[in-house]
Amino acid sequence: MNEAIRQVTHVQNIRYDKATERLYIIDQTLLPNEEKEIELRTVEEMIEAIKMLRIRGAPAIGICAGYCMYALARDIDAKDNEAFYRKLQIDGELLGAARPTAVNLRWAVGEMLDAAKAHLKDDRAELLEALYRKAVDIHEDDIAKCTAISEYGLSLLKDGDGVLTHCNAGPLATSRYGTGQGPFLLAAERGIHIRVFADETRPLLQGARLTSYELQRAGVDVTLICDNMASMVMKNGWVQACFVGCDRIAANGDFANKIGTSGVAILAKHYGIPVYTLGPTSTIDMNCPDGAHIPIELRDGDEIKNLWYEKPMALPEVKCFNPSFDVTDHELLTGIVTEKGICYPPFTESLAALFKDKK
Ligand SMILES: CSC[C@H]1O[C@H](OP(=O)(O)O)[C@H](O)[C@@H]1O
Repeated sequence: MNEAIRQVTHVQNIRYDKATERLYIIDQTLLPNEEKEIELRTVEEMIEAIKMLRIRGAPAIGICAGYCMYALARDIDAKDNEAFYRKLQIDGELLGAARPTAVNLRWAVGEMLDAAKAHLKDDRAELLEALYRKAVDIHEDDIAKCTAISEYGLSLLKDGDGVLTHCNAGPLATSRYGTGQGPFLLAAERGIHIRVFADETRPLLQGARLTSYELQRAGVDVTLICDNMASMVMKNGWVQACFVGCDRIAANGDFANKIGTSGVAILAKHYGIPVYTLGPTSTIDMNCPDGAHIPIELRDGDEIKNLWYEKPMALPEVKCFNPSFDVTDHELLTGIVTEKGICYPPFTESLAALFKDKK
């Protein structure tokens, strides 16, 4: 494999060093200007890193949460495993509340607590080893899922296609290859030419700072556009599909993704362009009946007014509305690409079929 592509697809966005028992992440708020690892030691540092998007992207947040729960468990001083479990639950509640929309965060915390509960009769060392194995399983499982998602996504494209994407759903947001952008990296590995139009994605610019950074380094033909240029790109006939990630998929196929995604889907519907969301089944919340029930994170207005300006705008008093996500109605969606295959409407049935064997 081309080394430049490998450095992108196999990025170490989250790294648990078992020899030193230390957890590291790449601080994504510094990208693309600086690629710097930071260590996460305390629950406060972990929550801050998730809240401030130093680690971000639904699957990556879930993977990080797995290692965080293991690292926190190692620091728990408890007279017996029942007391240990109660303390780990408290840490899990704090961590799980760091960001409300991406279901992967609470899913991973729950998986780790279930693993702890299953080993309460073991001695502490065995319990901790089981937790470490579970964190590694979550990570390795995501690598396998994203690889499969990227294969299914690539099956929808042909050489020379143009695709518009929004926000960042590449390796930095996941584990390997990614979801929304995974097919583009797989295509690059195989010499398939896909032309990608990446929305810069205001206000935190995940598309400009991360997607164009990843794709350009991998040699993918990527064009960075402002969010308000998507309509013209579609009208010009430059894209044959839209691929986006997801943070939570409801049981009827409505899904939450970065703010602006629903606008992309509405534009695509107008121009007759198919829209796919790509994500692992851990992002599907079958307990959430529709998009109206997905909690949407509201963020600080300074991210709009001041974050990327040479100097803060002289608008200290102006009100801001800064939802981090919006919900795309399932009627606007062509398909949902998961590691188990591509789901098509009616999504209530096709999504339920993914879980029919779940005990
Ligand atoms: C592969 S999930 C990526 C998903 O997460 C992003 O949100 P954020 O950057 O706030 O974590 C965005 O919604 C992406 O589509």
